[in-house]
Formats: sequence, C-alpha cells, structure tokens
Amino acid sequence: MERALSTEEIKKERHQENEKALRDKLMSSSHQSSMAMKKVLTLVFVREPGRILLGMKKRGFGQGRWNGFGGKVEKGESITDGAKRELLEECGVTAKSLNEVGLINFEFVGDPVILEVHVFDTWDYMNSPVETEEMRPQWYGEKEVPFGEMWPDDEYWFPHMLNGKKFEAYYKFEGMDKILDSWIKEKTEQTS
Ligand SMILES: Nc1[nH]c(=O)nc2c1ncn2[C@H]1C[C@H](O)[C@@H](COP(=O)(O)OP(=O)(O)OP(=O)(O)O)O1
Repeated sequence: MERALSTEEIKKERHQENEKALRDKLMSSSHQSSMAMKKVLTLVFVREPGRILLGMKKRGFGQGRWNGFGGKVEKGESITDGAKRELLEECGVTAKSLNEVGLINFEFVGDPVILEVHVFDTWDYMNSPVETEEMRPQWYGEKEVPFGEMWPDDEYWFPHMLNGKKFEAYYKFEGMDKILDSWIKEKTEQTS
C-alpha cells in the first residue's frame, strides 16, 4: 500500500514539477527564438587574377560602403541559389560556380537578430558587371582594397579570403562603426 505523502513531500514534488515545466518552457522558447532571430544573408565577390570586384551600395543596409554583392536568402531557395540571384540582380553577373569562403555572424547591440552572412567568391562567371539601382560595381587591385570606405570588419577577414583560406568569424557591433567584440578562425581547407 502506498504511504500518504507528507505536506513537505507534496510541496517538494510540486516544486520539482514547476521547475521542470519552467525548464521545458525556457528551452522551447529559446529554441524558437534562436531560429526566429537569425537572418541568413549572402555576400559574393567576383575575382580575377590580382583584382576583385566591389560594389558601392547605393541604398539600404550598408549604404555608402564598398562591399560584395548579396542579400537575404528567400524562402525555399538554397543559400548558393540566393547568392547567385543577388549577384545577378545587383550587377548583372552570372556565376557559373561559387566557392564557399567564409561564414560570419554579426550581432548589433540592442538588436536580437543575428546576421549569418555566407561569403562566397567566384572565378567562373559570365557577363561584364553593370551598374544597377542598388550597386555601382568597380574593380579594385587586391592591394588597393578601400578598407576606409567599407564595413570595419572587412579589413580583418579580407586577407583570409584573398589568400584563398576559408574562415569563420564573429563581430559584435555598436552602431555601424564600432566593433566591441570579435573572433576569427581560419579553417584548414583552401577555398578553391
Ligand atoms: N558587417 C558587415 N560586413 C560586410 O562586409 N558585409 C555585411 C555586413 N553586414 C551586412 N553585410 C552584407 C550582407 C549582405 O550582402 C548585405 C545586406 O543585405 P541586403 O542587401 O539584403 O540589405 P538591404 O537592407 O539592402 O535589403 P534589400 O532591400 O532586400 O536588398 O550586406
């Protein structure tokens, strides 16, 4: 026969049940929020021996800065398809193939959304770059990359990309100009 529980034991059991319910709730909400709070973006650089194609962003996020071509990955689209689409839309270039170069997570103080930026380059493309309403393309020598007019993180990871080394990195921004925290690690694989 089961023994009746004492008031103390009942209290303890309730406490444990409450704790479990709270833990489950927290885990499911943090899982949901971590899924909901990541924005997947692409960034593509067209390469030729000794030079790299950059685009002056004419509007939107990063306006006034030289950067690669890219944007949000759409629902139902693969990351590489999204990267190729943005490259074509923003400068008229069709990439026949893309190399994975890096993965960067950006956090902005006060914004719960983490930007997960997939960086690619291509040496294998069709069509000459043309200006569009979003981007003004321009070739730069690899030694003349205008870091002073780019996102401040670029000068840290560009050398890895230019040397054909894959990398992963993280930058925490305060506003658009100040990096508060960061790390970068080079992967052993070559990009191409
Ligand atoms: N800190 C950073 N350094 C960098 O080099 N590139 C960054 C960056 N933060 C974002 N990017 C890139 C990723 C992506 O290619 C681009 C921003 O994406 P979008 O062009 O989609 O933004 P927009 O706000 O213009 O959106 P659309 O109106 O949808 O085009 O900027």
